[in-house]
Amino acid sequence: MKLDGTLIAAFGRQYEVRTTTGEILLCVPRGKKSVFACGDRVKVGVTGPGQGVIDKLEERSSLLYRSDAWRQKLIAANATQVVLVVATEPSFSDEFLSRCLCAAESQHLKTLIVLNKADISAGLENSRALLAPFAALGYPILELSALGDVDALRERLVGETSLLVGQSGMGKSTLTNALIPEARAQTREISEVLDTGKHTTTFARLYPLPEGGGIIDSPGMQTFGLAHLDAEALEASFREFRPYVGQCRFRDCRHDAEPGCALQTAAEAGQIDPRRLRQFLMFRHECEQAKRQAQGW
Ligand SMILES: Nc1nc2c(ncn2[C@@H]2O[C@H](COP(=O)(O)OP(=O)(O)OP(=O)(O)O)[C@@H](O)[C@H]2O)c(=O)[nH]1
Ligand SMILES: [Zn+2]
Repeated sequence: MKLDGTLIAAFGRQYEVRTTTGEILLCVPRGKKSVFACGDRVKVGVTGPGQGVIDKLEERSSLLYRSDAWRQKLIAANATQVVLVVATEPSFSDEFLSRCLCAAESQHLKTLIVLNKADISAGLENSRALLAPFAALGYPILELSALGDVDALRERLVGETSLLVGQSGMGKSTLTNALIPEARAQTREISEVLDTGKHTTTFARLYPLPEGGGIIDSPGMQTFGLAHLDAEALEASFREFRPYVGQCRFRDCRHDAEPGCALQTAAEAGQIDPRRLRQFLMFRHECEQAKRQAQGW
């Protein structure tokens, strides 16, 4: 018998699948290669009590992943929104934020930036200043405290499948726990099973929201490689570049030091943030380098 289900947790080569009949099955993929991500819709065959095998992967509406020259790491499938969690402390990287936004834009997903730990007022002004260029680009920003009232966030999640991403320690798990009471119990259970005593998120998990939709909590990351995006995709994922793309004097302009570059001109005139243009050039350099490394140059 084949059941339809959603992959709700991915740990190593094992997956938890919630079937449309409400059962939770611990599943392994059929065949050697596991290419599944949290959020995937699958067909499973039941092989024993609480156990199954994944037979088929349904088409994905979106796929978020990070990559370097050698590896791709799937983060989540079928998300409709990316919630980028930053905090007043520890300090966060605006470059990391740009990377996540590129990944989200390249999959045409909605985005929301959450500035967490707003109760720690010492870091507030600094964080707001770091976020100001993103606010100017039209990215919505929500200030809150995961230890306080999270209703404003809850409203933004209804009907969406939201992936929470962020650097380690920004408070993703605390937010998940605030939004989904059962999540707390699960975190505790897992850390008891793994006997780590720590509550650091080590794998992605999808939690359904009582109001409809769901959230995917993912392990905190320190890097977000975009090696899978080529120059054109990167260009398109910097939303403020779009009016200038194709306007440079040279068709094959690298937006670096060419005369008549529309992006450089816009940066000099303050129409786009020079910092974002530098980030673009850096990401593209990384992608090109990754490609060369992958080809063994
Ligand atoms: N003051 C304050 N502390 C918070 C808030 N949210 C989270 N914290 C604290 O920040 C620390 C990190 O929170 P976590 O939820 O574990 O962070 P995380 O992003 O899930 O971290 P990883 O699991 O490493 O990815 C914990 O000590 C939390 O109690 C907040 O709104 N205010
Ligand atoms: Zn140019």
